[in-house]
Amino acid sequence: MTAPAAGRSSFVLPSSVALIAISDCIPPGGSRNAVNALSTDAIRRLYDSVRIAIRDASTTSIILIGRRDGRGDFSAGADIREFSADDDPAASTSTSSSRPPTLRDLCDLIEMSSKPIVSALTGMCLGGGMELALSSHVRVSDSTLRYGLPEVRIGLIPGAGGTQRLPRLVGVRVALEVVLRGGIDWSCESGLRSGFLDDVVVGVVGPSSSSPSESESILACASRWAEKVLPTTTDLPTTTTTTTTALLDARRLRLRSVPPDPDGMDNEAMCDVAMSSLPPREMGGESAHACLEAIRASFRDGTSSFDDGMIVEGKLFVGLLRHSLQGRAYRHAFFAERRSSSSSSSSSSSGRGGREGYGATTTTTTTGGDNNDRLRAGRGTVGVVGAGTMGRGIAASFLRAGYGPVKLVDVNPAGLEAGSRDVLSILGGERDRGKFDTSKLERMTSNLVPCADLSCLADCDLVVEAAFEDLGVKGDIFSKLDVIVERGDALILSNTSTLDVDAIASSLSPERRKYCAGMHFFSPAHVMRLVEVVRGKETSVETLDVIRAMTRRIGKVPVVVGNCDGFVGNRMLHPYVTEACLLLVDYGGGLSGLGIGDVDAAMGPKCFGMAVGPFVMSDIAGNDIGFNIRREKGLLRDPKTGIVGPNRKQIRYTELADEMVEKLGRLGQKTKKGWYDYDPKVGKGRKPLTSSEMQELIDKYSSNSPQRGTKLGQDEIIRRLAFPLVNEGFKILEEGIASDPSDVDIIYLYGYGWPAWRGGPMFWADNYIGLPQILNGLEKFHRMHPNSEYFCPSELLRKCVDLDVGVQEYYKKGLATSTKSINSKL
Ligand SMILES: C/C=C/C(=O)SCCNC(=O)CCNC(=O)[C@H](O)C(C)(C)COP(=O)(O)OP(=O)(O)OC[C@H]1O[C@@H](n2cnc3c(N)ncnc32)[C@H](O)[C@@H]1OP(=O)(O)O
Repeated sequence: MTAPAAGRSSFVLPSSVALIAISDCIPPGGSRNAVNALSTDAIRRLYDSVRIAIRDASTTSIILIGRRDGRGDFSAGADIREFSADDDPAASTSTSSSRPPTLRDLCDLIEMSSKPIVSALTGMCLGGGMELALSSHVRVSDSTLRYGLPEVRIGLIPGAGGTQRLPRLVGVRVALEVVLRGGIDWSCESGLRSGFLDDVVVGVVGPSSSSPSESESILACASRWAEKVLPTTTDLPTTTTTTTTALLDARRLRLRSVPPDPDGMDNEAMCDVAMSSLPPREMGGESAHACLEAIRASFRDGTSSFDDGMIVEGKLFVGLLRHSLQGRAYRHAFFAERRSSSSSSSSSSSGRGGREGYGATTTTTTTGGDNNDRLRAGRGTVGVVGAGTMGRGIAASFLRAGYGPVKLVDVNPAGLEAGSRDVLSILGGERDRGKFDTSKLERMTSNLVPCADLSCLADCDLVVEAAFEDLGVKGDIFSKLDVIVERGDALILSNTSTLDVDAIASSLSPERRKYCAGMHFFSPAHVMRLVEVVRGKETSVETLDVIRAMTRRIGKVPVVVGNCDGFVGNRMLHPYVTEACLLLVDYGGGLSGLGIGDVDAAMGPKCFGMAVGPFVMSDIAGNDIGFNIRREKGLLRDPKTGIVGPNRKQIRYTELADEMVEKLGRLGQKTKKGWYDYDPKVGKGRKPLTSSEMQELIDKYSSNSPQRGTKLGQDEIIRRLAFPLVNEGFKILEEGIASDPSDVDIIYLYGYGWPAWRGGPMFWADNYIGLPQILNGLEKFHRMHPNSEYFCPSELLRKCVDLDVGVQEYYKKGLATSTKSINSKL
């Protein structure tokens, strides 16, 4: 088999070398083709191609490559879509001849091939893709390579020999890091250092290159290595089957034993150290613990054979695939994220911005072309109005993605100066942490343009307003932008977290409103990955698509939501924090009563698994935010007249949090006191400390409660807080504010610290608790507290229970008929 010339040079592959491109084996259709995801069908085709090449008498060696032209991805691993509960495509130990070959079979075929097989690695080489490479006799790459074993992140372990071959090749220390971290950021430099790679072309020169300045195509390099492993008969006239086998045996990792650590640490002790930093099994750590167990099996007692280790790996893989709910949750999150980001029209593209990441696009040519195309491609002049905390993070996010110039506007000179300084310090810190190099930082720095006046935004392609959260202020800014911004098709977006996007858009002239939407970032905006894209009633589909694409470009996850009070995330949070406060009033007080710390402990990282409990979260965000929202909603008591707000009647309410803010000035971490006290000398001023003042306040408010002084179990606290949050999620779906339960999950996973292994609130309700239990719980709470509307079960929840389907399934089956869907026009 002869391959045509390929790669970046005019190199011609010798006719005795068989070139097998993984992309040729991928069945047509679907965007996952671009990453060469290995479905059962693809594995079968690849297996057949390798077997034919091995049997072909005219072939002396084989090169395995991602694409024939030497570009693109090698492979992102097994096709995750096939990992339903009943499949075990990688780890099957059955020897039935009727079953299709598995990834393990393919790896065995490659490793035991009688002809040398060289993997030529470019782009992504992940999971099963990396396991194919580990089975090959030689691995070469170019500088585009990103390799890794990310299975732990989707609740699995490498199941095609990765946990057995990698430690044999690079030692336990490196193997633990690659497998347990599951990073996909390992580059060719680290590959050469660790011994994973034999050679690297272009830019980085491997140990074998004859001339350090020479750069060759990946194919030429692979071909050179193919000849080197097994010298031809002309080079070595006495070559026999025995010497051939011996030469290949030296490169078959199954025949090696795991090497001792170069720093002299005992391999077992190294695993013990690694284990101490894993999350507990029951708190999202099932797959990490299984990874560790499999790696231990590669060397245990120094006597383990490769086959023994493979049995351990296989059992662990299948066990996780079949029984781990955490794993299903992780995989649900993987696909939910991609679903929420995907474009609604086939003509547009999300640009795979997640991959391109920091500073990917630097061209700033703005002549001609459509504004939307330019913004999608990561180019264009961006205006950010307001140099406060949010504006700074937003400006940094656009700069680091290559947009520019980015004009940061603030009418307050001191605020503008501090804001600009902060943006540069955010980016400088990222450069220091190795996220990009100094030349990129310099380009970003020169692209930041501080402005004292809105008039500088005339030539903007996009403006994101991040001013004070007040409809009057925003309306004023938007009507000025309407006059100032010259492009009629410029996007004009608001970072509002609570206000009515349609009311804001009404300050623009009618023909501009289709270019207006909400772009709700989460604080700190340069860190948090979630963006709620709020669709106003006049926002066009095209505008939503461009915002989605831009959001991915800046490395974030967009979720399109409808326009309502609090949108999705904050609306669901309202019952959660309200109930947390009411629990203190009902059950707190006295020495033994429920305390602030008890509620946070139940919801926090060591129990339910939220990043922080509700009271710490509120102290971080600022308790004045909730206070102002309650004021807007007409819930506060008038301090002068003592008359309670008009909307308070008929609802279960406590003034505990109002008094804490208004009378005690406990605004949270920023005032060093909130639900907790904060001491600048303890934990950098961020460690929550019990407050006697708050204890007194709870004593006062709980004095009339019949349950005063009672402790509540952690499970009960979780039910009381999380069930109404889920219920609100159902109401949001019912109203068409979110178009799919997985969108709600993504918002909570990326914006509110919901534990990934619980898959988001809707996945949790469906799979961890069960909808009948959620309904029963809500009905019970509603009977106890008829004035708490958020306990009243949603109609959609009742419908799912009646039909005996989960909410995810209800949507998958197309049973959702909401006519109000935000996506009804998409
Ligand atoms: C025994 C062996 C076990 C295994 O091998 S388990 C699998 C191990 N591999 C992984 O976990 C890798 C998962 N994939 C990723 O992390 C990312 O993706 C990439 C880094 C490869 C690419 O990221 P980006 O450039 O941002 O693109 P994108 O939107 O994430 O992916 C493009 C399309 O490719 C699909 N896809 C990616 N990897 C897989 C896969 N392994 N199986 C099935 N589909 C995959 C996505 O879903 C999406 O598709 P859509 O455009 O339709 O949403």
